[in-house]
Amino acid sequence: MKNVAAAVFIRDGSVLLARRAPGQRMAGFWEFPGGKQEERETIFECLEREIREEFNVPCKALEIYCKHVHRYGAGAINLIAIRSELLDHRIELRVHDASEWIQIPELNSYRVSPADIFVSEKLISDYIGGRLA
Ligand SMILES: Nc1nc2c([nH]c(=O)n2[C@H]2C[C@H](O)[C@@H](COP(=O)(O)OP(=O)(O)OP(=O)(O)O)O2)c(=O)[nH]1
Repeated sequence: MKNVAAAVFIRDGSVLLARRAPGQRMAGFWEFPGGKQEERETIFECLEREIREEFNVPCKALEIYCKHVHRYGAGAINLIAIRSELLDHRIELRVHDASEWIQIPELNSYRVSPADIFVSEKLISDYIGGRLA
C-alpha cells in the first residue's frame, strides 16, 4: 500500500488546501498538498520534497496529525497527515490550479478528495474542541 504524505499547514485558524488541476486524476477536488512516498525517504522527507515540488517553497514537517487508510478503486492509500510549517508563504502553484487558506469550520463546504474527509472532519472537531494549537 502506498503512503501519501499530506501537509496540514495551520495559520490563524485556517488550513491550506490546494485544488487538483484539470487533466489530473480527481481534477477539481481539494486536497492537502503532498504526495506519494518514494523509496529511501522518510515520510517527513517526502512531505518536504513534495511541498518544494508543488509550491517551490521550503517547509518543515513537525508531527504526524493522523493516518487514514482509504480504498480507491485501483488500490488503497495510507494517507498520513502531517502538521507542518511553511518557511516561506510566497507559494507558486506548480501542480495545482488554486490554493486557499480556509477557515477550519468552512472545510465542510469544500469538495475534498474522498480520503481527506477523515482529516478535515478531525480538524473541525479538534478546532471546535480547542485541541488545535
Ligand atoms: N497529495 C495528496 N494526495 C492525495 C490526498 N488525498 C488523496 O486521496 N490523495 C491521493 C491522490 C493521488 O492518487 C495520491 C497522491 O499521489 P501524488 O500526488 O504523488 O501523484 P499523482 O497525483 O500523480 O497520483 P497518481 O495519479 O499517480 O495516483 O494520493 C491529499 O490530501 N493529498
